[in-house]
Amino acid sequence: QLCPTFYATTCPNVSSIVQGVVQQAALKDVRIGAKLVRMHFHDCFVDGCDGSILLDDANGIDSEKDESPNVSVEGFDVVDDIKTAVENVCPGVVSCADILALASEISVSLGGGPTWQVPLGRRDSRTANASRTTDLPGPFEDLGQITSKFSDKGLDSTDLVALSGAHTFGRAQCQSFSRRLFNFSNENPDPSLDTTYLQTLRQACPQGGNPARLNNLDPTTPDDFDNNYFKNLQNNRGLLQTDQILFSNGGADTVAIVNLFANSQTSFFDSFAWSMIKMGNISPLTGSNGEIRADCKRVN
Ligand code: HEM
Ligand SMILES: [Ca+2]
Ligand SMILES: [Ca+2]
Repeated sequence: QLCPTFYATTCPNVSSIVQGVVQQAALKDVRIGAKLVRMHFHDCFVDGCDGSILLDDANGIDSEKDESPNVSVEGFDVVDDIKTAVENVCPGVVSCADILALASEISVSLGGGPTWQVPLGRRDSRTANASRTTDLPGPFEDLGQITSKFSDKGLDSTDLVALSGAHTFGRAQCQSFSRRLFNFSNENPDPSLDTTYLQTLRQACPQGGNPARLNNLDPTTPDDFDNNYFKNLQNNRGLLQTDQILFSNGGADTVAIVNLFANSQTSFFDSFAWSMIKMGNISPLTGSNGEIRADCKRVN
C-alpha cells in the first residue's frame, strides 16, 4: 500500500530536496549514486525496506553495518545529510527507508538511467537484524543459490538479471573477485573470463597485492547507468563471478534475459525500474508499525 503521492501534502518537495543533496555529493564523489543504490538493496533484503541497515550499534541494537556483506557499504554520511535537509523542511515526516528508495531512483536517473515514480510510505524499524544479513547474496555463490535468495524475496530471474544491471556503475575490491584470476579450478583462471580482461585484472589485483584495491564493475562505462554491463557479459567481461554466471551458465533462463538487455537498453531500463519498485516493496512497515526516525542512525 505504498504510493508515490504519500508525501504530497506533508512534504511536497521531498524529492527535490533529496535530489539537491545527492547532486551536491556527486560533485565530490562520482561513486555516490552507486553507493546509495547498493545501500537500498542491502536494506531491502534484510527484514525488508525498513532502514534497518542505517542503525548503529547501541543498547539493544546489533548493527547490520559490520556484517561481512555490509562492511564495504558506504554513503551513510550522505544519507545523514539528506535526512538533515529533509528534517529542516518537513520535521518528523519522511522515513529513512523512503529516503533510501528516493535516493536510489535519483542516483540512477542522474547516472543516465531510467526514471520512475517511487512508491512511498515506508516507516523505519526499531530493530536491526545482523544475523539475517545472510539473506544477501555473496559474490562466490552459484546461480542456484542467488536465484533462491531472490525468489525468497519474491523476485524472479528477470528481476535478478535486471537488478544485477546495477553493476553498470560503482566499484568492487580485488578480494571480491580475485579468486577468479589465478587458482580458480585446477590451477587455472576462471574459464569464463576473457583473456585480455584477465591480464588487466591480474595487473590490478596481483597475488599478494592490496585486497581492497578498487576496480570498475563495468570496465566500459564505469560511471554511466547504461546497458554496457550486459554487453560486457556477452564478451566474458563480467567482473564478479555472480555477474558472469548470468550469461555463462549454459541452459540457464538468465542467458536470454542478458541477451535481451544487451540488445535493447529500453527493455533493460523498463525492467530495471519495475524490478526496483518490486524490490522496494519487500515487507515495508506501514500504518502505525515502526516509526519515523529523527536520526537515521538510531531509534527514537
Ligand atoms: C545478484 C547478486 C549480487 C551480488 C552477489 C552482489 C555483490 C556485490 C559485490 C561483491 C560488490 C562489491 C563490493 C566490494 O568489493 O566492496 C557489489 C557492488 C555493488 N552492488 Fe552488488 N551484488 C548483487 C546484486 C546487486 C543489486 C541487486 C544491486 C542494486 C540493485 C547492486 C548494486 C551494487 C552497486 C551499485 C555496487 C557498487 C557500489 C559502490 O561502488 O560502492 N548489487 N555488489
Ligand atoms: Ca532492512
Ligand atoms: Ca555503465
